[in-house]
Amino acid sequence: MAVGEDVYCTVGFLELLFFPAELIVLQLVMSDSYLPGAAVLAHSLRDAQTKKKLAVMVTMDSLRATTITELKSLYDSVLPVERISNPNPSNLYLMKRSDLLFAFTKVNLWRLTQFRKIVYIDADVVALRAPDELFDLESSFAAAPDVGWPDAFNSGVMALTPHMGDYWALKTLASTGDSFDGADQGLLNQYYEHRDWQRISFTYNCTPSANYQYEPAYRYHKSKISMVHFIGAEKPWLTGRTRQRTPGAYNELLGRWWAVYDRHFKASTTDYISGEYAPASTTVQSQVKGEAISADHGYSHTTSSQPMLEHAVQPEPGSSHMTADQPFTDPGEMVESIERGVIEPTPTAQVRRFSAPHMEWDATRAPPPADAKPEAANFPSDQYLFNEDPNLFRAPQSYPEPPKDMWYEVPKEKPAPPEEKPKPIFPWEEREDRKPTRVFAEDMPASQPELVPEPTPALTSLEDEEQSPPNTTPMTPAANVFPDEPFAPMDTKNAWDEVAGIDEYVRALTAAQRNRGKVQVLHTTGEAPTRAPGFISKRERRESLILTDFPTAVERPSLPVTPAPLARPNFWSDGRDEAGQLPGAQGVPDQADWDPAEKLEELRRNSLIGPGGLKLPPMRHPGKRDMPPSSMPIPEAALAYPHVPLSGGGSPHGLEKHVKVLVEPTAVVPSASAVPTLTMPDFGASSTMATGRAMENVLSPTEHGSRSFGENI
Ligand SMILES: O=c1ccn([C@@H]2O[C@H](COP(=O)(O)OP(=O)(O)O[C@H]3O[C@H](CO)[C@@H](O)[C@H](O)[C@H]3O)[C@@H](O)[C@H]2O)c(=O)[nH]1
Ligand SMILES: [Mn+2]
Repeated sequence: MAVGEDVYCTVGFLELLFFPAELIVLQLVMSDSYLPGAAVLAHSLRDAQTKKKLAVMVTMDSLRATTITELKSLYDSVLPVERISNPNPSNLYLMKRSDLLFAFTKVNLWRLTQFRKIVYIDADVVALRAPDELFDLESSFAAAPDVGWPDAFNSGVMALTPHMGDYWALKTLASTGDSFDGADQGLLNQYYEHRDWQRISFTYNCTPSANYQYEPAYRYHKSKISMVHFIGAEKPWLTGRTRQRTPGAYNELLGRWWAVYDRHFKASTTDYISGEYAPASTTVQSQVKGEAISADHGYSHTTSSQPMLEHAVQPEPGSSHMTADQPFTDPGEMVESIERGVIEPTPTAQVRRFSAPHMEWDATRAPPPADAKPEAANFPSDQYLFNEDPNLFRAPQSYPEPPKDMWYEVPKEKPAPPEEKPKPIFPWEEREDRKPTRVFAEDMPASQPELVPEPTPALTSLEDEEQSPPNTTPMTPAANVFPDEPFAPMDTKNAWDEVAGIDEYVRALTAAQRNRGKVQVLHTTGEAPTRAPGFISKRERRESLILTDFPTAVERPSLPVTPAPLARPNFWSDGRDEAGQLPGAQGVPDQADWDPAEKLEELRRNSLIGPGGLKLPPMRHPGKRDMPPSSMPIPEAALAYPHVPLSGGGSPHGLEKHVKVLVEPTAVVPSASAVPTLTMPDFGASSTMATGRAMENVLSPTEHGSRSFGENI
């Protein structure tokens, strides 16, 4: 084929067919299954005496060697091309044509610049006359309207001038998968939508349709039809010969395809019976439903229940024909058909049946004969052609505009929902002028002293305690007395701490117990690992006075209680009203009436260590106790604490409890769970606040924990 020729071209998908000539008709074949279509098209053009050359584009890697050989015998030129797939084939499913995944391969037409003009024709087209005049079109692109969407063209028949600019543009578009039908027709229509293209008559690409207007229009125009195109998944050779009883455009046009097929590929009955029919190849027939021919030229298809009826008469071009492929259920009907000449009578001669080729040698018994054919003798041979284009590639002057609607819209950020106020927990949080806040230990400013972790307490006897270093339990550091923030750490001082002689009293008490030999002292061992701000060294500390003996109910002395604190300004209500004041507990004296010295004296008198030695005073109900009037000045630290009566209806359990510890005659260490946790009912200060530092050390470790919590709220 010479450079600058025109060509009819066809593409058999997975078998592509082309036709080259002075100009060229091209077809595309990409699959073996389209071979019958490509073969019928080539013959139909030749039968119609086209002056043009015929070429077929093929995708070599998807075709059998026999298919290529067949195409070579049918076409002037076989042009291998690369397969182009659609990276985004979802739209193909809209057409239910997933088999068209490689339809973009058609784009290769535009790079065949060795041809002046190409008329491309699908492999499922049959020509009724040769449309050579299409090569004279001025326009660089021409196509006929599509029957489904007439504003669009059908890409089954196109007259085009190859151009590398268009090729690269289409290739780029194809690589994005931008096609409304997922295949070449969508892609090409989108490309030519805003370009000049020439619309040619529907008679060049007549697609049978069931549209209501089709039949009358078909009758009117049928003499002018150049080419018939069997669009859709059902191709004539795939459905086989079906009995066409109802006349109509579709069946008439289908008959035209079968007429060409039969003319070139179907053996006549006479040939068949005489055995003279010896086609060069049966490749085409093997791809036609119901037409496969066995190696010894006997029809081997099994679709017919009456294989002898299968050799139909050669139908006239254009007439619908009937073959033995369609079983007759009624014998009368069959005879009638024979009489009318619709079918031929069943041959009575014995037909040769298929027999497998005999073995040349028995591989189980002997080595291969020395003169045997080489094993690869029948292997298919693939031919690859070099690009014959003598021109160097020159980049096109301009590329098409990139698609405009290819951005990703970042979803707009939703406005953040308004911050929700924490639910009020404490009554004062419901008040408008006080904003609810939560403060956690880790949020505390750096200046706030940290608690040193409590070392593990260990049990020793009091004797041991004397040799061992004093209690290392860290003391809660003193903090500002009542800062504005109600949950700031609290000072642990209280009234008893300030009373001169309290230490002496407690020590005496301990000594009394020691004499009895039954008191265990719980103290902590080991150094605290770090010295936090406010840490008090062992020497600065009081000795450990943690006792774990508890007195029995009989031994328990009744003691005076710590007084209720003075009303503290700036806590509940900034001193402006009295609403926030808790009522004083029953039996708890007012701070104003509190005389620590006197109380200590009373304590001495009532408890075990008096001049008279150990005595156990009878129990007295705290509520019935007389509260002595206070004459002594109140220690400042005591005023710092809101007095909160201990739970239990105002009974002075705190102090009583500590005394219990001191007088318990048996050494019993309460388990952590058995030790009550004394928690203030208001903002968490523990009972130890009301019992003084000396007494504080008498608390169990659990109680210490509770205190720590209260301070750290
Ligand atoms: O497996 C395949 C599939 C397709 N083809 C070739 O590609 C052409 C197009 O496929 P076809 O089955 O004929 O498609 P149509 O049913 O005709 O569908 C329409 O839609 C297709 C996709 O847009 C267009 O290619 C057609 O021109 C258009 O008529 C065929 O004719 C063949 O030449 C193969 O060789 N092997
Ligand atoms: Mn087609």
